[in-house]
Amino acid sequence: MAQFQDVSKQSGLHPKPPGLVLQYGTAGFRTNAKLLDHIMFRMGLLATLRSKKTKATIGVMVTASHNPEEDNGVKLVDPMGEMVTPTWEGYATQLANAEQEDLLAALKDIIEEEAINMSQEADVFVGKDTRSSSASLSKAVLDGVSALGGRNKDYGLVTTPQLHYMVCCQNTQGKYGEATVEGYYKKLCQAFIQLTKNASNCTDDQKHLSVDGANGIGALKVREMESYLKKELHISLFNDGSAGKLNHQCGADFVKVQQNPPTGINSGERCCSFDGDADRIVYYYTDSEGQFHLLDGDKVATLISTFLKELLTQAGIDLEIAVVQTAYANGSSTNYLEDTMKVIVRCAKTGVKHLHHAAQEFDIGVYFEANGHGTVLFSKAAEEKIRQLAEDSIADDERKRAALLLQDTINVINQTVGDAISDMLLIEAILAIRGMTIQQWDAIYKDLPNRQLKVKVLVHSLL
Ligand SMILES: CC(=O)N[C@H]1[C@@H](OP(=O)(O)O)O[C@H](CO)[C@@H](O)[C@@H]1O
Repeated sequence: MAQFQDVSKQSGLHPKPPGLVLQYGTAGFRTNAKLLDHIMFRMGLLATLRSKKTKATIGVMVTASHNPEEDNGVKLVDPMGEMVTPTWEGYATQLANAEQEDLLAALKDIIEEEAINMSQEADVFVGKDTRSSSASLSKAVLDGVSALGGRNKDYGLVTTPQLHYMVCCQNTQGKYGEATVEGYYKKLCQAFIQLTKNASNCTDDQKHLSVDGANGIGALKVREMESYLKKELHISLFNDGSAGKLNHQCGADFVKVQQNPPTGINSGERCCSFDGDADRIVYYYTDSEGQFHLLDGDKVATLISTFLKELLTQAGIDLEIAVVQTAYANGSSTNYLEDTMKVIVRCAKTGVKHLHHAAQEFDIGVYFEANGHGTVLFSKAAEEKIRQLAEDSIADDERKRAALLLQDTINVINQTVGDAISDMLLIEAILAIRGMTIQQWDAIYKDLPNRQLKVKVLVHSLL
């Protein structure tokens, strides 16, 4: 077949180093960028097959997230913007490790196994982070897509969550939003402005946030977004990529692991750090005695779930809300959520896909890993209930106001995957609405030395 001739020809331009074996890990392939050209080409092929199989647009993001600049990697995005399914992760590993002469056979195995109709059209969205290797590696993905006759849309430099968002918008025919970066900024920022409109006790000082962009794509995108915020949030951007190296002495992983502010940040009142592809966020501040305080994913989940629970009560809407954590969560956050907030808490395996699926089982699922990956999922039924009340002309003012705030919360959140930018906007809105300082947020519960962690990890590893 002509299609396979193209694959044979093109794959010769992206040869696999003989004997090299790589695994599709927690969030895709990841290693030194020099070893990834053939992987990218092959993931272009696989995404095209996945698109034919699902009859939907698939995403391919070239990034190694919080890893050093020299590394790179690839994440595959399924039709609703979620991570690709485990079966297809297996195919990704098979295809990645087939020796050059076995590539066509490996491809045909997948086609046969999944009964893929090769005459079906295919569409693949491609994005990349700011690494110097990302340009040629994303070109290799595009070569893979065209070798199997797929169409592509190259979004160029975008954050990982932005690419997930585009895929979801495309596959919901625009119902989730417009599949452009402008559409993304407009949707999120309009919801943020709506949310904070009535935050009367918010002073100008409280509107100020220092953002560490990890010298990566998140920094570029925050800059792009600023004009859409209409000065409702004043951002001082540090580590914007103009001087420092990606993820070096900065970014969410550095801050979390070192328990220190990143280089370059003037650790003002309220700071946050993104990681290299902007799908994680952590907050922090330094107190008057020079003591550093980290507010990680556990604290974020508590802030958001408390806010949502109160709004549900005010709105008089009966919806089940749960928080999904991993075994790395601080035990005191779990205790606070269960005992004080009376919120359901579930523990999932590390990796966004596991938390995401666990969160989908509830009307409202708030999921966060301690390292700062997370978002909120609303079921269709929950969204509908909230929408109905927000439009109900006989509801009293307080109930209606709560429903409207819930509706804006739905719009400010990127429900496809953890998103540093959208999480930041939601957190900033909650703090503004409550007139809450970062110190007050930090004091919601007190972190205890994480004595429960070892037990939880042990139990978890036995499951
Ligand atoms: C999308 C995804 O699954 N990301 C994973 C992955 O993070 P990255 O920021 O994508 O490198 O590795 C983390 C550590 O294992 C894990 O906590 C997280 O869930």
